[in-house]
Amino acid sequence: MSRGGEHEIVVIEGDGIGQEVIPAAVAVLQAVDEVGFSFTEKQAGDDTRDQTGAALPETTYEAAADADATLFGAAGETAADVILPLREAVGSFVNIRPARAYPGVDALQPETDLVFLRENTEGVYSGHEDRLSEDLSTLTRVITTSASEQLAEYACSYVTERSIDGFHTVHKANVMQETDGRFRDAVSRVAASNDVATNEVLMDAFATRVCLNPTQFDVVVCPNLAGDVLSDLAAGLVGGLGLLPSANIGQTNALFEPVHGTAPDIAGDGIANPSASILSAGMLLEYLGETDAATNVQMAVESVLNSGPRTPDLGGNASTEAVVNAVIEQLSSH
Ligand SMILES: NC(=O)c1ccc[n+]([C@@H]2O[C@H](COP(=O)([O-])OP(=O)(O)OC[C@H]3O[C@@H](n4cnc5c(N)ncnc54)[C@H](O)[C@@H]3O)[C@@H](O)[C@H]2O)c1
Ligand SMILES: CC(C)[C@H](C(=O)O)[C@@H](O)C(=O)O
Repeated sequence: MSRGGEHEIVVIEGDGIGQEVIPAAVAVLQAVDEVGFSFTEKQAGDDTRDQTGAALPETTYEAAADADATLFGAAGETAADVILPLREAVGSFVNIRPARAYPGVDALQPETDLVFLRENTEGVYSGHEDRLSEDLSTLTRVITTSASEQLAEYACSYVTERSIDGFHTVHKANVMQETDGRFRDAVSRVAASNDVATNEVLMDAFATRVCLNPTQFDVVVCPNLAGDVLSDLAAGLVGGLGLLPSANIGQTNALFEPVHGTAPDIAGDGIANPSASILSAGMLLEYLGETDAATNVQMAVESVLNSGPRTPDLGGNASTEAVVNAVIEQLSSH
């Protein structure tokens, strides 16, 4: 914490509904009376590229690297050029993606309560793509023991601190024997040395099993791309992408973002579901050690999801603004 006891938060709305849901999350943080913030707005994304020539200006990267925490919305076609470096800027090695069903919200699987711990630096995201000929393009998939162990150490602390009985490791080491084999072995070695129970599930089997019965899983540790795809799948089980927050945790810094993108089909209509972004702000509060405030924000969102108003993605007809006002009203009634 710095600047007169206030938490310094960098805010990057990005494109599309990022410009609607991030102001909503900031309004909720501002309504948390017991915690002081200073907000610094920074630019990134398609609009920024069109205006400045760079999707992620150096000043935005540096601000995220220096802030206590960053809140990010979404970027459009420049997403990979924005969010991947931003995750790197905060030194993030794990992306925490909770996928929960909420009372009052129609869900394919109303008992879902999962947390994905996604490796956040490598796999197919390392950027080694090459066009070798007119017919041939290649991608190098990078898996290191060190990144896999770092994720596993985090997973062990995560389940131990919460008294959770171990975790599942998702991989596809039957095919990617060298890379996912390395990941699987590193994770199980670290779990064993921490006395944490693990079960392995092949990625394809996990996809089926989680749809049929998500309650057989709790914490799910996975390589980067698997975590991306499977968390979106889990969003489908709980009622949609408007409900999934995430936290990119680094050694000294962190970045919080909804799992969803810019939602071009509804951008500008004022009806985006702000829950994922407000819940991301709740994870930011927890990360900053403001646990009471984090719980209050989480409870306020849950209460509004239960009683309404709800945005159209959840079957309602409320605006983003109406939902945010209801969340703030809930917060102030505590
Ligand atoms: N982290 C990021 O910046 C990020 C993540 C994913 C996608 N993207 C980008 O976003 C753009 C659109 O991608 P997409 O359409 O595949 O995914 P998307 O997440 O933007 O939208 C998928 C569907 O979910 C709905 N949806 C998503 N968030 C919602 C919300 N908060 N409230 C209500 N409905 C919501 C959308 O309306 C759409 O029907 C692409 O350019 C993609 O690259 C960026
Ligand atoms: C846009 C893309 C780089 C990003 C990812 O794959 O991590 C997105 O899908 C996400 O889930 O945040």
